[in-house]
Amino acid sequence: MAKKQQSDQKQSDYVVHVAVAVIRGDDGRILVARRPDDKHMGGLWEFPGGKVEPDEDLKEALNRELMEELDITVSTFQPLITIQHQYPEKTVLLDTWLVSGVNGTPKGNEGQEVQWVEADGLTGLDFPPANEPIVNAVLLPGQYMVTGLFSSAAELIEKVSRQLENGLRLIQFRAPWLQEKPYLHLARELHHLCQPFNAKLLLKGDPELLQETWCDGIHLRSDQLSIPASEWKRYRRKGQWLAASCHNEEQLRAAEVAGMDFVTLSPVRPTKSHPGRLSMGHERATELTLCSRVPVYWLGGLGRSDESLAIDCGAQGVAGIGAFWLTH
Ligand SMILES: Nc1nc2c([nH]c(=O)n2[C@H]2C[C@H](O)[C@@H](COP(=O)(O)OP(=O)(O)OP(=O)(O)O)O2)c(=O)[nH]1
Ligand SMILES: [Mg+2]
Repeated sequence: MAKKQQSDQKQSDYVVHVAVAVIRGDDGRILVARRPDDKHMGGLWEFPGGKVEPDEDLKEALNRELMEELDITVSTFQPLITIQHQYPEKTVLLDTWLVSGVNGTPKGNEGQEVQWVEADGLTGLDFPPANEPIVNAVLLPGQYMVTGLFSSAAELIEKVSRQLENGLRLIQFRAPWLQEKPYLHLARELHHLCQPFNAKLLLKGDPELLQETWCDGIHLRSDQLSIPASEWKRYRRKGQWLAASCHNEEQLRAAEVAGMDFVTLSPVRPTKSHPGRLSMGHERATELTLCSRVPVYWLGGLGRSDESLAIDCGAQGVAGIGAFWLTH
């Protein structure tokens, strides 16, 4: 008995390294396959991939798996997110890459159903439990703007409009100097601006704001992560984003426990807005990001041009106030 318990323990401690491909076709749709019934998580949808063999690098593993399972190869690779997930029977490390440049026409070599879906359609499919952050990472853009100082509603609207035209699709409306009523009034105007661009506007404040029917989501301060998720999750409607600000490992874990969809991690570099505050630097930010089970935006002293650096280090992209707010 003791021996069996020990070997069960060993099995769940052992981490299976899995190469996973979010395959984007030329038309922007994503390829998903149904896992064969007799496999772990059988019958559920998956992003194709499989176990990495010893001495294989990730790209080799992905192309071998994609050839075996679907008769295709891919030529462009971008890291998306790395998720370690403990199932009762095993622990997997889903090393997930956004890939494109598909050679060949995908077909289910193992008899599995395959289909191309719009990114928005991914939320309606049944995936294994480990996949939720992968779907969020596919849906989230590479840049997240936090609004900065403004001296009039006209200035706020002009700046947000300009950034929407520049391609921004995720915005946090931050104005801690305003009372709730004028804040919500302006937020509604911004939400109106965002809609034609299909951009999302996150509010800063109490979780009760999720009850506003037009609210796309909320961004919490790190000290709000201690509010038990059960107290406010009941307000949440499908499609609303939950995000939080994190500055260290403990807060990242708290954000996962609280069920956040994504976080910002700061300050990665020194910033003008917080002079003298110690920044964590790229190396520490990379370490923390790779251990996070939710998508992470790097924040603090970074600009739009740092997006690919952040992505290469495992992040979802960059968030910023100054770099987005002040540029034209
Ligand atoms: N490929 C893939 N595996 C996933 C996803 N989500 C998820 O939890 N997993 C789990 C299920 C499996 O336990 C493991 C991947 O194993 P696999 O069955 O794809 O491995 P493989 O292709 O090498 O297959 P095999 O040789 O073991 O038959 O990761 C996903 O989206 N894609
Ligand atoms: Mg597989």
